[in-house]
Amino acid sequence: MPLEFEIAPGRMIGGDNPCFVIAEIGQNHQGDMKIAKQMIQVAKDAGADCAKFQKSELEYKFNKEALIRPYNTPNSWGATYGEHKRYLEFSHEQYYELKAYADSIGILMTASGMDEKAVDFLDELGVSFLKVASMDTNNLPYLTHAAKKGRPMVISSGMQTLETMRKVYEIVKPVNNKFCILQCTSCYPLAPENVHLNVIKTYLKEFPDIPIGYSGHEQGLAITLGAVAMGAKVVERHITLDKSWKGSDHKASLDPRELTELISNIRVLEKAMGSYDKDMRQCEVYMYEKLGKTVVANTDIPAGVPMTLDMLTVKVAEPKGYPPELIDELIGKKLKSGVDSDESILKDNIATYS
Ligand SMILES: CC(=O)N[C@H](C=O)[C@@H](O)[C@H](O)[C@H](O)COP(=O)(O)O
Ligand SMILES: C=C(OP(=O)(O)O)C(=O)O
Repeated sequence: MPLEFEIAPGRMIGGDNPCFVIAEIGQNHQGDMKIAKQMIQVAKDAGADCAKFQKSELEYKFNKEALIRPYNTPNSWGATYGEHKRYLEFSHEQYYELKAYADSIGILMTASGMDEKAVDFLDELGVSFLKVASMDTNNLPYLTHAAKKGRPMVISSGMQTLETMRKVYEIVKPVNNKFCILQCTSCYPLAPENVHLNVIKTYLKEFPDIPIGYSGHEQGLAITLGAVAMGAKVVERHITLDKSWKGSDHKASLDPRELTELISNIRVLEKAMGSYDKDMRQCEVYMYEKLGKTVVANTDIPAGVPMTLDMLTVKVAEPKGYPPELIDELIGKKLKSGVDSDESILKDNIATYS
């Protein structure tokens, strides 16, 4: 199976393709369409590949008791959790408007469909790929339902175990092979010791034929850049217009300047990843010529005398001569013509040098 696939028309992910960056607006729009559009623009301006929302059909995502439970926190937009979520939920018409806006400015837009009805709606809306949010990753009927839409899938893995992720892979793979898995820890904000970037290595080993990515809820840029250096091919971060705003996710979000910086640093990092082979690079030749060291005589060495290590030393020398990493091979060999102390040992002056 190929390690790459087309997540949106003309945009491949995985393999050597650039890391796909999802700017997660989530519910940081405060229920306000104007802010939501501004945030799509921020994602576009920063160079993100996609702006993302969270779509729920509340009666399908929550049971009645969950909707009427009191939600009395500084981040709540209603007395019950249902009222709070309803306040933050955009209607279908508003989603069409947001999608048209994203299309008009030239950025992909999608959402995590947080229940099967929401997935049906996103499919109708024509998003290019479906995001599976962490709390649906172990929702096996949902996974099959979403996979059957035939759209590429980005599946997050907060709150899950490796055993569950193996199951997810086995369920999705035969139905829809265009999917990737993101390492994620569902804490807001996420402390560094809870990130576990090494899970990316575990996933790369466990699931070698799909792209692996990272969905981060930490503060700052370093950890996400580390994830990219470890092989994350999709990265998702929350964004906000103001970290001090009311809402559960603002503090774990990037502001527009940070998002721009993250993406430009990802692009630098990608250039820097380079080859798996270690070799002297063309750009190092100048330095090698100037300061690369050479074997030189530590004493006068007459022709025909077998050399010992104490007759040799290593210096920056003119002319450049025998490479120091092969100094052991000179032991016991003879020179064709004698050299004075401090002179370079040249390869073609070694009697038995082949
Ligand atoms: C696990 C999950 O859904 N996580 C989402 C994505 O990261 C979050 O944005 C939540 O929707 C948000 O933290 C919920 O906050 P409240 O409960 O205040 O609406
Ligand atoms: C909860 C979400 O993301 P994650 O699981 O990656 O944190 C989401 O996409 O709505």
